[in-house]
Amino acid sequence: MKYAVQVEDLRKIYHLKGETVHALRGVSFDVPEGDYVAIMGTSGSGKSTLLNMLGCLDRPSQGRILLGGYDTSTLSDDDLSQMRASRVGIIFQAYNLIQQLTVLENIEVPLYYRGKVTAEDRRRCKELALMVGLKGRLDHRPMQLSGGQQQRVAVARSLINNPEYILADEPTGNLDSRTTEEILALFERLNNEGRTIIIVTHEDDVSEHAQRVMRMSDGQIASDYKIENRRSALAAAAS
Ligand SMILES: Nc1ncnc2c1ncn2[C@@H]1O[C@H](COP(=O)(O)OP(=O)(O)OP(=O)(O)O)[C@@H](O)[C@H]1O
Repeated sequence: MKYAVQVEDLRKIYHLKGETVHALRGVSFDVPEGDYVAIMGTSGSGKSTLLNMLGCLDRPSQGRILLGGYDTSTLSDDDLSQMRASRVGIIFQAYNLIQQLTVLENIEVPLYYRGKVTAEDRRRCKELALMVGLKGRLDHRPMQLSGGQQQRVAVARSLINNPEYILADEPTGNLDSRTTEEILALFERLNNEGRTIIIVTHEDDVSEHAQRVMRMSDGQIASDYKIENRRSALAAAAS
């Protein structure tokens, strides 16, 4: 089996004003290519900390993360940034678009880390924009778009480098229920096409679209199950 992500005994300790916080206390799991994982858990359980590590935005105190088989723990800061730009597609709750840039230019941004943007890159940006349903909006700026449309731009941007996996941090947290459904349908389509998706969410409705739910508690993984198993367990409990 090929893995998009392998996490081995991940630990993160924060030192704050003489206090030591064990935010991750030995987290291990694998994400096979094509999986769709929802990470849930109470506030303070370590979800954002884990997300930052998976997105190569921060380093663990101990343990390691392999992306597509590459060990990220041995990389320099520059190489880690390069890894983030080329192998991870990140989507945030707040979209994080650049207001001065058009839809197409925002989708292009991750390519700047790689150097020159080619005509073929531009063609792909347009193709992705159309794929996520932004026809007729390519030259608009973020403030001229609805929240759902802005999140579509962020989804297209996350795909431009053909990443190992898509990491989404509460991607529907700012959206109404109809737009949430639209964005989740987009994720489902990407997953059906073979993309690996890891999504952090507080919402049961959102996690139910995933194939697998991992619950975090106090810096550890408290449970990790496939959705089908949970559905049959609930059905058995109800009968
Ligand atoms: N930079 C930091 N410095 C010190 N402590 C931190 C830092 N970041 C997080 N923590 C602590 O680490 C623990 C885990 O925090 P984290 O933000 O990962 O939780 P979370 O599950 O994402 O919570 P939420 O759902 O509220 O976003 C908490 O006790 C938090 O106070």
